[in-house]
Amino acid sequence: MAEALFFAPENALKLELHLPPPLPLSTATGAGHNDQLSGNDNKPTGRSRPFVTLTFAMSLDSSLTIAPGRPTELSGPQSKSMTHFLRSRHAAICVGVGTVVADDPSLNCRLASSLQGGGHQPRPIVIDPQCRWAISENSRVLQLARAGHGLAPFIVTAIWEPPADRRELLERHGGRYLFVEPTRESYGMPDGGPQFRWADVLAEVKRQGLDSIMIEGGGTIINSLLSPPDNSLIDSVIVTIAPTWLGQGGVVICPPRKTGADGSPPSPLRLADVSWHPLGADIVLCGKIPRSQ
Ligand SMILES: NC(=O)C1=CN([C@@H]2O[C@H](COP(=O)(O)OP(=O)(O)OC[C@H]3O[C@@H](n4cnc5c(N)ncnc54)[C@H](O)[C@@H]3O)[C@@H](O)[C@H]2O)C=CC1
Ligand SMILES: Nc1nc(O)c(N)c(N[C@@H]2O[C@H](COP(=O)(O)O)[C@@H](O)[C@H]2O)n1
Repeated sequence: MAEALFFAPENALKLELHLPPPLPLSTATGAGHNDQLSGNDNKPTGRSRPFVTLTFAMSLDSSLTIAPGRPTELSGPQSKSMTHFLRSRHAAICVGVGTVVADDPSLNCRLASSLQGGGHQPRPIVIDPQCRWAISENSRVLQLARAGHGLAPFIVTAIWEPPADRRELLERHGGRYLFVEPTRESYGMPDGGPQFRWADVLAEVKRQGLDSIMIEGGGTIINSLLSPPDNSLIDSVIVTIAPTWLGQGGVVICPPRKTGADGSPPSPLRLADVSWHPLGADIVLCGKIPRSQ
């Protein structure tokens, strides 16, 4: 039996100022359907990229997971439901190839209303420049797509001709590969592979008709998006902080520093419009990246 989650409408309302405008089909909680009532002022602006929410769960020592390839439950039941509420409010959900290879995630919305067919499912977007993900019939996202409980992924790649069998499999489930040109002035992916500018990835997502995206991880994705100048593309940051230390050796959020030409330290990146929301044993931090940074 599929997991069915519930997120309290009063908690949903607290997040509204940090969310993209409600999706036409969103029926997750009933909250947020009326912009005037909800106070959601994040109107679509006709720009060439979607509304971008950076969201993840981390420990007190900034780890996403205890070790690479070892999925770690950080969110408690209420903050997990919050993540699924966010999934109900975004057109797309993005992770890197490291995450799909490590976790074989579902990337669907498991709020009760979505599973009953009345709600929204986000489109998974997987950043996989070198077609590392050997997606198969057994990949969880495709099993869920076949069951009508999720959508097949769009895979963003720098390979002009991805493997034909994987492409056929994806397309049969409603997914596809999206080609994005990598940058030539690479400022260094940890795996030495090609690097995308986030502006290019987001422009392609928008071309696919997707007006909002929540970027969940993992560590390389988040650190890359938080690096200047790409961090100016983030509209909203929603971080679950769990009351635990995972210790050294985890997958850590710590974006690279860009020092000035004279070696001077950069001014720290600090969130604005900050609010904190206790959810069970966790706390959820919401904020925005000031446009000048
Ligand atoms: N606690 C949480 O909220 C979350 C935890 N995770 C955890 O994170 C771990 C995976 O993290 P990572 O190993 O860092 O993998 P990742 O999921 O960040 O994927 C890394 C890969 O994505 C690609 N990539 C990232 N940025 C790119 C860019 N700008 N241009 C081109 N390609 C780019 C590269 O191929 C890179 O090797 C998993 O263990 C997973 O469980 C993942 C998501 C959320
Ligand atoms: N919000 C959040 N809290 C945690 O405790 C987590 N471990 C994660 N992990 C992310 O969620 C993906 C799993 O999603 P499904 O439940 O399989 O849909 C995992 O791959 C990470 O991206 N997130």
